[in-house]
Amino acid sequence: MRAYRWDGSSLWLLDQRRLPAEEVWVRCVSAGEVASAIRAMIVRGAPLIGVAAAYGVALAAKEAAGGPFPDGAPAGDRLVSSLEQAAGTLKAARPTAVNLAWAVERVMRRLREALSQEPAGSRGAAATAATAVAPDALARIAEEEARAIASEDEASCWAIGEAGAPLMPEHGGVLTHCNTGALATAGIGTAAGILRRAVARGHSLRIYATETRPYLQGARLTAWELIRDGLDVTLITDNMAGYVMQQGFVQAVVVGADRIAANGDTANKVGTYALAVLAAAHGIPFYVAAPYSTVDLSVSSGAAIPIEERSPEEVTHLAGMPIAPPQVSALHPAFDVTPARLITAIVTDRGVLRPPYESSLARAAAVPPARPSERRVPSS
Ligand SMILES: CSC[C@H]1O[C@H](OP(=O)(O)O)[C@H](O)[C@@H]1O
Repeated sequence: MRAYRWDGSSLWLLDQRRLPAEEVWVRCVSAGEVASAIRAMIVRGAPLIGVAAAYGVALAAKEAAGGPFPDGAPAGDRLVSSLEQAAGTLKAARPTAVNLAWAVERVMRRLREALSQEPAGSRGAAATAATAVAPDALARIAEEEARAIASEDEASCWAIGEAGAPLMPEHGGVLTHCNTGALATAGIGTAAGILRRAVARGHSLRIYATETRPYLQGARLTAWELIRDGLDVTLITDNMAGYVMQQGFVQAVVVGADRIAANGDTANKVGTYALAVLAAAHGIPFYVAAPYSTVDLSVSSGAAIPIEERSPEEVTHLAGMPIAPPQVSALHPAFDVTPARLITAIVTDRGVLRPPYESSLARAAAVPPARPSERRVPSS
């Protein structure tokens, strides 16, 4: 299954707000439309919003290459500024998942190289260089890089799945939060990829999916995509997590990540921190699964990770219907931070990393990423 499609001139996104009831595809033909789709969570999931934003840059390059410049400014100058502006709009769409900015900057680096451009400060040189670049060359470069990012993420999911599967119980319950599967990545998923590969390798798992209020990624997305693959999924409300652990139903917890700080503190969907505290209280291993592109060594600890605040209406309303009095105020941090001390291991495409994370994360930076040739046909 894929939640995105690139047809050479448009990015099609499966509208995840409509799942599981309807499979509706939304067409994006500009960077602005991709940014709006990311902000509205039509597309979501740290790795997948990075892929979408990368194609958003490709759309901006296509638009700039073919775009008339009505104000008569030199084409090169307008081209450079329109690309930088599109990149800024995409990066601003959501603040927490580092994959978004990482992917946009990776494509922009390729374009700046092509334009032999210094950062925006020396636009004059870039403008000159820009006029020397064939109009559609930039779009081709951007599209090639976006495709590479998607392909590497697919391979990364497979590598994470293979590395994490042995950590799962041979027979037992595993709890997961939010959605970390094919609807959040370009492959089989991160935490969900571990679940898929473990089951494919013969583990008998009962998966406890938390509904994940308020956006309900667990109920609407994880249950939907894993049941389609024949996995044994039990949906629980978020406040049942303590119960299933206390009853001994859960032998491991595995979740995704949106940004991992240099010391291993991890931002993930709100509610993850509570699950980590509960797992520690019950002596249950707590695993984080993420591609290395989710690691942000420039952030020393979780305290510095920006936490997205979303509309309170996503808390006070369900499917557009009010579930609270209009006068009530509501808090909606979309993520929280789990301290490294509560994380048993971080499963990445560069191996299973264990504490002390400062050194294991830094060492992994030198490990080459999973290569697309290493991926196999998903088991499902
Ligand atoms: C493959 S990990 C995806 C990660 O992103 C989700 O956040 P959102 O649904 O708001 O994009 C959640 O934190 C997942 O763990």
